[in-house]
Amino acid sequence: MTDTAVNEPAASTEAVDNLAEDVAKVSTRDVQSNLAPDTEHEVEVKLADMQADPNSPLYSVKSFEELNLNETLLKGIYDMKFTKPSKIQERALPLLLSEPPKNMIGQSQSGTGKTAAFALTMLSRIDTSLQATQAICLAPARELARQIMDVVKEMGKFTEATAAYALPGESALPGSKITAQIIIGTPGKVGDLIKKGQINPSKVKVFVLDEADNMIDQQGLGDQSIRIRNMMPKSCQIVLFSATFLDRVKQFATRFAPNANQISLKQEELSVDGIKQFYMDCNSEEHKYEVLVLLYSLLTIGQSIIFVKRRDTADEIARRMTSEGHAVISLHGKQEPAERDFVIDSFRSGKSKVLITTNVLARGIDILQVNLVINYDMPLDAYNNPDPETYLHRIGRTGRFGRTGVSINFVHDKISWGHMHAIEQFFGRSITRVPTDDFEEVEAILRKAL
Ligand SMILES: Nc1ncnc2c1ncn2[C@@H]1O[C@H](COP(=O)(O)OP(=O)(O)OP(=O)(O)O)[C@@H](O)[C@H]1O
Repeated sequence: MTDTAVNEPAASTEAVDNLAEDVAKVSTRDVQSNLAPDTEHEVEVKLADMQADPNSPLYSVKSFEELNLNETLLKGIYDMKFTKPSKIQERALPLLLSEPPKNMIGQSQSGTGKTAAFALTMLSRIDTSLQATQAICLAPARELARQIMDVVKEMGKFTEATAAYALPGESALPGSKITAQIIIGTPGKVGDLIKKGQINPSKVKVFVLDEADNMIDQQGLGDQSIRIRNMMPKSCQIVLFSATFLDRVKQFATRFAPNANQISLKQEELSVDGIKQFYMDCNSEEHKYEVLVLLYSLLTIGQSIIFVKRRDTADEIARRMTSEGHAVISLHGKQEPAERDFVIDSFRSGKSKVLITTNVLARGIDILQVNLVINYDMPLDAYNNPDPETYLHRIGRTGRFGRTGVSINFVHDKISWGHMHAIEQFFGRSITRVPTDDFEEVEAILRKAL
């Protein structure tokens, strides 16, 4: 695979200064515990069991050979150590690749391999002898677009396909044309480059929206995505994927992608079994912070993501924890692109163990070592109502592809407890209380869950 137009931005050195090297030794008790993730071997054994269990979203009766993929792509898949397709891959790929092309609305739980399904569709449909844009993929955040690019490059590494980003801070020079066969970007930048004539959509055969419910929802990135969709050729195949499609959004999706093949989940199928859900009952906002620091002081956690509502809270917690000697970093939409890239790369490589972020990273980010997600603030929608979809996506940053993971919600008053309870009822899954004053018990509970 040729990646002519792909520039990896340089890391920001300022951000390096903010990284504390050592975890503080502020342990007040003797319970320094290790909740590091499973070994690769254990995961592989469990994965084989799950892929043979008809009730698992990873189950498949087919092999990749039976999915109508070309040889070079099969080589790429096996090189990534994928042995069998997941359920969504097995069901969606034959529909996505059939002739004549048909639109697709595909739903499958978090971490079950949707990216491979649409990446293989783009790589299969493009004509590598034609240097013109033939597939466009939109994602809601630059970190997700970069991750999708990595998958496309990995899967397509034995092909001649070309791919380029359309992201703020790293696209082609003003006025120059982007002719890569696959373009991956955020809606704002893709729309802008089409408008300026730098991307020519006239030969696009596949238009993919990852996290599609968020991308087409009027409360999300809807307007921009609709504008771009209207610039695509009429014959273009529209592919929408997400772990969640609210009824209201689903109706709109069927208009956005008319006559689509649809793969849907029932409400009770949305939760991932491997993710164990807990909550900690704190007394106040300040007590939440104290409990958070105790958690990280007393337990050694593999890698974790802490979700907060506001960007300034992310920075403030990162600043306070760093000053107390904890190695944490924060990422949010107010940061410059280069800093965001540096932070996510540092977390992805395992150099940083704790990432504090906002909903900007709630969806799609796939870092297998993450075994704990903390909802420091419960997820709320634009009207300050509990947001079950975002909750599901946030906790789905752990428990990827058959792995185990833990999520802990911090509640501190009647309102936040009510928000959590509403989410609990929405999914019909109980969220278990863990104490805030007995970390030996917390350790035992989390160890059992992992
Ligand atoms: N067939 C497979 N065999 C083994 N691993 C796989 C397979 N398909 C995907 N994976 C791995 O599973 C992980 C999750 O995949 P992916 O990120 O595509 O999930 P997703 O369904 O898009 O999740 P989300 O809803 O959170 O976006 C990735 O690390 C990916 O490499």
